[in-house]
Amino acid sequence: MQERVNSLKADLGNGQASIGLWCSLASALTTEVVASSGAGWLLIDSEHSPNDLRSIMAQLQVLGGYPCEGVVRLPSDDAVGIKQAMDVGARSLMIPNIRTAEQARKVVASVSYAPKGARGFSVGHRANAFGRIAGYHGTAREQQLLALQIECETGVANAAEIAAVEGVDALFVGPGDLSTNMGHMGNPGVEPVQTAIASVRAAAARAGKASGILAPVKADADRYLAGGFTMVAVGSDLGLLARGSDALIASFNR
Ligand SMILES: O=C(O)C(=O)C[C@H](O)[C@@H](O)CO
Repeated sequence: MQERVNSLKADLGNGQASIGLWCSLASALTTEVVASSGAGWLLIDSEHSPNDLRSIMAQLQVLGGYPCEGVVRLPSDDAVGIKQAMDVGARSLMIPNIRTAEQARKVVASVSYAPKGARGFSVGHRANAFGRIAGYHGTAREQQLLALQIECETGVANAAEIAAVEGVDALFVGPGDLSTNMGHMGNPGVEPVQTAIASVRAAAARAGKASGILAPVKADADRYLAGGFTMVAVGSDLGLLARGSDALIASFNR
């Protein structure tokens, strides 16, 4: 048995943009609802959403039948959490709040088996189809995608060094945290934050890496895509449901 090709990693590696959606509802059903939307990837969030290992696994299980990659965001760079998520099948990971190249190297080590890293070894788990993927432990990194989030001025300043770390595939800007940490809470559209965002993308590009961002406003997403970002999330299940239901009810309340 061979591991399925990571189409998101292939697209980003070829410089091809991939549009994603943020899945925050911690539900295999709602994730499956949006799996056929045409999105190239779905972010399964466990930083700001009530996802746990079982709900992450359930969402990865449903995505196994759809042509979009599940990207799991861990709540931190904790190696134990990374190990557990990977063993249930998370092979595309997003790690928040990366600030230094040293931190990035530790994350790469967490997703790599010895001798390059320190990922805990297990013979059979969901990630290797319960022991059915031949040579999984030696080839797993080929289908893994590692997107590190840049969300503060320290991370921006170190973006070039972070991007240059072997094993990092993408720098992903967290516009909410970045703007907040820059003193412009929740307002990434202001000039200093936009300059910082552009510098992260440029640093990633110089290192031959992809760059991504969450941009739920279409005009912003279009601008980021035109500017060279290729891993762009353009909305969320939570936002679509909340704003859509609000608007629908409001349309009858004259
Ligand atoms: O800082 C950000 O913005 C992100 O990383 C995305 C948010 O965490 C996401 O949950 C949307 O609010």
